Amino acid sequence: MHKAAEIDIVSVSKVYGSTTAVDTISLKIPGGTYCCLLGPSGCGKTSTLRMIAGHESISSGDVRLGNVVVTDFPPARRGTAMMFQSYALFPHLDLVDNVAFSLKMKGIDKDARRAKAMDMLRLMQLEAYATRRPAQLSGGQQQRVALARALITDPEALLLDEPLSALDPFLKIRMRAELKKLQTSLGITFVHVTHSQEEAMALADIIVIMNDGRIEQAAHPRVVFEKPATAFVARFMGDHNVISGRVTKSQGGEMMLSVPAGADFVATGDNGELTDTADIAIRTDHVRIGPPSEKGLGFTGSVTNVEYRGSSVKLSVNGAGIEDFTAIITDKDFFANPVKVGEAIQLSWGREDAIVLGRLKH
Ligand SMILES: Nc1ncnc2c1ncn2[C@@H]1O[C@H](COP(=O)(O)OP(=O)(O)OP(=O)(O)O)[C@@H](O)[C@H]1O
Repeated sequence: MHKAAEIDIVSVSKVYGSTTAVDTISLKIPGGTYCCLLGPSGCGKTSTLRMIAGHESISSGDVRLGNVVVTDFPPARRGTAMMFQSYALFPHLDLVDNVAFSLKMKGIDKDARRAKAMDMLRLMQLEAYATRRPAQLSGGQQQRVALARALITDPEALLLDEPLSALDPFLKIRMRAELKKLQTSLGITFVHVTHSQEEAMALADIIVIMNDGRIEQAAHPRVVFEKPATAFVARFMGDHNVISGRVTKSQGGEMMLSVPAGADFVATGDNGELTDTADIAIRTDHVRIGPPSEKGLGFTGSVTNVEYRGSSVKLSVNGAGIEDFTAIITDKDFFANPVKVGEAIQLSWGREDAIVLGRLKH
């Protein structure tokens, strides 16, 4: 049975020359969690993963695994294993020797390491291919060999750097489900770096959204989607309208957001500290056509684009001070009352659907 290590990242930074790739991040990943590090290219995901693995030195701060500070440990002493994007399989070795490789490095005798390698190949349903070389396998099979090879040391945490990026879209979705199943059955901590919002949403217990070397939000996917902490998160996850404006409080204590040249919006939320300017997020699928209900919110604008998507229709609308506002309307609602480009329409949403977004302090 594998142990699952809690990973504790404490004020960790990574500096390469004049570039700060990771800027004082702190994060606790409970043992047995599937954690996805998500963010745009260059935001520091891979550097963070490599510092957990010990493949990259830590410029400042500490990494703890379980209760052990591993900051200065070499990779093999950390209880972690890493699966690389390219799989890094040895082309001239068969699958058994590929999988057994790290046990050979540890000086474990041939029979014992081959027996363990066969166990791992069985776990990955690859025992029938044991004598093949990597080039004689499909992409999905190669990925399973790389997983077997990473898991043979019984790691407490598996670190995966874009593990699905080499696969075609169909296989990607299948292997994604297999990764999740594997993590659940092993019960160990997985940390998985990805560019893909969809992949992170599908897999993670915790999504960590990074931007410019910092963590914008770390939470369950549903929390990230329903309560994005910052404008960056709302925009990056997509499916949200983000509106900037000036904040005031009404006499009743409600927060009002005035957009330039536009109407006042009322917003709810408790993210961060409010300054005199703020952003609010409104989910595109929570917007409907029609006037606001008594307690609802909305504006009048002009339709600039209509896009049919099968089960839904995407409308783009410009209003006073608001550009390119998106509403996703079900096909049924849309075709009951179709609208055309150029038409003036009212859009509305519930008061609870306007989320005030926080800002990271710099
Ligand atoms: N060895 C290095 N030397 C100098 N700068 C580096 C090095 N490795 C990474 N960087 C820089 O650090 C920043 C973060 O890189 P990192 O690879 O961690 O980002 P990432 O989020 O994983 O990006 P990607 O998704 O493109 O792999 C980038 O600006 C990158 O150019």
